[in-house]
Amino acid sequence: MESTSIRATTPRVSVPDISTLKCTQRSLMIRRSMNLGSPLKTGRKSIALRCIRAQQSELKDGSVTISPESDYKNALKIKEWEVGRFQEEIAANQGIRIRRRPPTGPPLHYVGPFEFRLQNEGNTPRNILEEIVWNKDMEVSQLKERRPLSSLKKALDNAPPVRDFVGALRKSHLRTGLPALIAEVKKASPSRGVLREDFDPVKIAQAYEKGGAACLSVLTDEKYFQGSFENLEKIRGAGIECPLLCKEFIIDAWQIYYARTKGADAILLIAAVLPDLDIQYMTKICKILGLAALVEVHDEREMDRVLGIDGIELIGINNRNLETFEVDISNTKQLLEGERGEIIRQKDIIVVGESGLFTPDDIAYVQEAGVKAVLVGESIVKQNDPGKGISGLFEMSLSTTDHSTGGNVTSDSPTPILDFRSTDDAWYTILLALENETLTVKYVGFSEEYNEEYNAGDFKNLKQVEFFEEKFRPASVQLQDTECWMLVTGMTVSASYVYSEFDLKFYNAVIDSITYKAHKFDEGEEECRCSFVVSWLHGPMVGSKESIRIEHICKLTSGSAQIDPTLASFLKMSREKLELASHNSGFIVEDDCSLEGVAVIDWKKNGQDIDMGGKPITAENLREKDNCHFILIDNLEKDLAPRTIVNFIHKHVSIKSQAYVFPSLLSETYTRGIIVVDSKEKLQKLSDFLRNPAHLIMSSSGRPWVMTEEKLKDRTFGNLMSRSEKYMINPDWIQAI
Ligand SMILES: O=C(O)c1ccccc1NCC(=O)[C@H](O)[C@H](O)COP(=O)(O)O
Repeated sequence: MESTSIRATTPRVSVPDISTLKCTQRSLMIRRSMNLGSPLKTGRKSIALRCIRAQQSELKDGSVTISPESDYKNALKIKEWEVGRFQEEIAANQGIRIRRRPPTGPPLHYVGPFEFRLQNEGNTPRNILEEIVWNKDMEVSQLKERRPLSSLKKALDNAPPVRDFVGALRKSHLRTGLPALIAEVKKASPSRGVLREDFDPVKIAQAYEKGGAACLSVLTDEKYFQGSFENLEKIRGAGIECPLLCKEFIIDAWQIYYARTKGADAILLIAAVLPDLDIQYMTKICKILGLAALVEVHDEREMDRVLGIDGIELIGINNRNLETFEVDISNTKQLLEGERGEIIRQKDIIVVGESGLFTPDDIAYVQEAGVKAVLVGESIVKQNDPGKGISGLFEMSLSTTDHSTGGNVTSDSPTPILDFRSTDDAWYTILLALENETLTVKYVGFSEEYNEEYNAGDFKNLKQVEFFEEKFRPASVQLQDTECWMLVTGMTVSASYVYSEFDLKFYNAVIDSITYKAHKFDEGEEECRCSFVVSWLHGPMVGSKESIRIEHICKLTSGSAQIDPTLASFLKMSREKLELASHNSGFIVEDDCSLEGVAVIDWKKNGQDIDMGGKPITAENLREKDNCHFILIDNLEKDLAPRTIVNFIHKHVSIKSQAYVFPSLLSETYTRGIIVVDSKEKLQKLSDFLRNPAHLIMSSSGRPWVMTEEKLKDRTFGNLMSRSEKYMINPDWIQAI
C-alpha cells in the first residue's frame, strides 16, 4: 500500500525515481515526524492515503498547479507538506488550533515561477500566530537548505559551554526573594508595533544585566519582531553573562540546533503550536544539547497537556492570547490554582509569568499566584535606562553589585555588604541605613516588614554594644568549584542548611573532614566532586555532622564589620552615649576603647606584631618568658572577647597587656582567662586596680570578675588551666590579643 501511494504522486511531479529519493530524503525530513512514530506506526498507511486525497482536492478547487518541470526538490517539499497535513490532524485532536501549514495547498512559495494561486479561506491564516507559524515554516525550510543539520552539529563541536538558565533563575529567586527576571530584548511586536526606535540590542542587554536580570530573552524573529539571530550572537559575544533564551517560534528540531550555534542557552516551545509528541521530542533534544526549554502555555488545556509530559522543568504562562493579543494577568493566577498548582509544586517546575507586567503590583500579583520568575519586555525595554526600569518595576534594586539602595533603605555612601546574625542564629545578607540615631537593618531579599530598627540609646552597657557588633561580619563568600582547595579541616565556614528547595539558611559550621575526589570537566566547566563533613555550630543540627558539597559552603571574610561606615558610626554613637552615662554613674562598666597603642597579637600568626623582649610572641615563647606575669580571672562570660579585656585595661590602667580566654565545656556556664603583662610593676598596678574595693568589674549580664591568682613567671599556662581546659586546649583555638 505504501509504495502504491508513493507512485500515485509521482506523475504529478514527473520525477523518474521519486520513491528512492523519497526514502533517503524522508529519513531526514521525517525526523520531525518520527515522533508521530512508534505509537502510530500503523498510521503510516493512512499518511499516504491522506496525501493522495489532499492533492486530489487541490485539483478540484484549482488552487494549486504544479508544473511538470518542477524538480524533485519541489516534490520532496510537497511530501513534507503532506506529512504535515497528517500532523495537523493530530494537533487538532489535542486542541491545537494553529495549523502548521495552509490546509488547501502548499504555500505559494512551493509553487513554480509561472504558477499562481488564488487566495482562499484555506490558505489565509486565521490569526497572527498562525501567520507567523506559516511564515516560519517557509523560512526554516530555506534555512535548512543552506545549513543542513550535519553542518550545525559539526559547529557545535567547538561551541562554548551552555549556561545554566534554570539554575540562574533559581539562584536569583533565592537571592532576592522576588521572581527572577528574564528581561526581553525586543524591538517591536505585532501587537504593540515598534517599542524602541533607538534599539541597540547589546546596550539594552548590558543595562538589563547591570540592573539584576537573571536571564535575558532575545527575539530572533525578523519579520514580526524586528529581531535577529545576529542580535543573539552579538549579545553572547559582548561578554554578557546572563543565560540567553532564544525567543523564536520553533516548529522544527533543526531550529534548536541552530539556536545553540548562535549562543542560546534556552529555547521557547509554544504549546499552542506544538503537539505533545513534538514537545517531548524537542525537550529531549534540548537535554542532549544542554539547553533549557521554556514551554509556554496560555490556557488550562495547554497547561494540562504540558503537565502530562515528563521532564518539563520550566513552564511559561503567557498572559497574552497570541491569537487575539488580549492581555490579562489574572490568567497566571487562574492556571496555577488548585490541583495544577499542586502538581507544579510536586514536580518542582519553575513557572514563569509572561507578558503584560508593568507595575510592582503586577509583579506582586503573579508572585502571589506562585510564579518564581517573570518574563518582561515592553515595560522595561521602553525605559530610557532599561536597567533602572527594572528597579522601578521591582521597587528595589535586583543588582548584585549595586547595594546602595534596597527597598526604602538608602545610604548616602556605598555600603559594603555585611552578614547579620539574626535571632535564629542564621546569617543573612543585609543592608544598613542610619537616620539620626536609628539604624535600620534590611534583610536583602525580604520585604520591608522584616526590617529591624536599633537605637543608639538602647544599649545598657558596653557589653551590649559589643554583643551587637558581633552580630555583624563582612559578608562571607560563596566558594566556586575550583576553590575547594581553600578549605581545610578545623576551619569555620558559613554553610547552608537546606530546609527545602527554596528555604535554606546559613549557619556556622566547622569542617571536620574532607574527602577529595577527582573533579569532573565538562565542556570546559569544572565540577568539584569532593565532599566535606561539617560539624554544625548552630541551627537545627547543632552538634551533629553532615556531609555537604562545595556549593553549600561560603568562606568567612576576615576583618571587622566596621568596614561598613554606617555600622561604625552607629557603634561609635552608641558607645559615646554610654560613656557619658558611665561618667555620671561612678562605677566601672566593661568598656572598649580605641585600639591605638594596643598591640594586637594574632596567636595563629606565630609571632608577628608584638615583641616582648626581642623574640616574637608565640604560645611557646610566652611560656618560657621570664618577664611574663599573669593574673588569672574567673567567672568570665563564655563569649567574652580577649580584645575587650585588653582594651578595657588599657583604657583604665594605661597598661599594655595580653589576654587569653580559655575554651569551656558546654556544661560550664562561665569560663576563665589570663591577663599577661611584662613587668612586676605592671602586675602590681593591674592587681591594685582589679582588686580595688571601690569598684566592681562586671560583665553586661552582671557577672563580676573574680581574681583567683596572680603570679610572677613561675607558672605556665598548663598549670593555670583546669583539667577540662587542658583537655580541650589547642594553641590555635585560644583567642588571643
Ligand atoms: O507580543 C506580541 O505581540 C506577540 C504576538 C504574537 C506572538 C507573540 C507575541 N509576543 C511574545 C511575548 O509573549 C512577549 O514578547 C513576552 O511575553 C513579553 O511580553 P511584554 O512584557 O508584554 O512585552
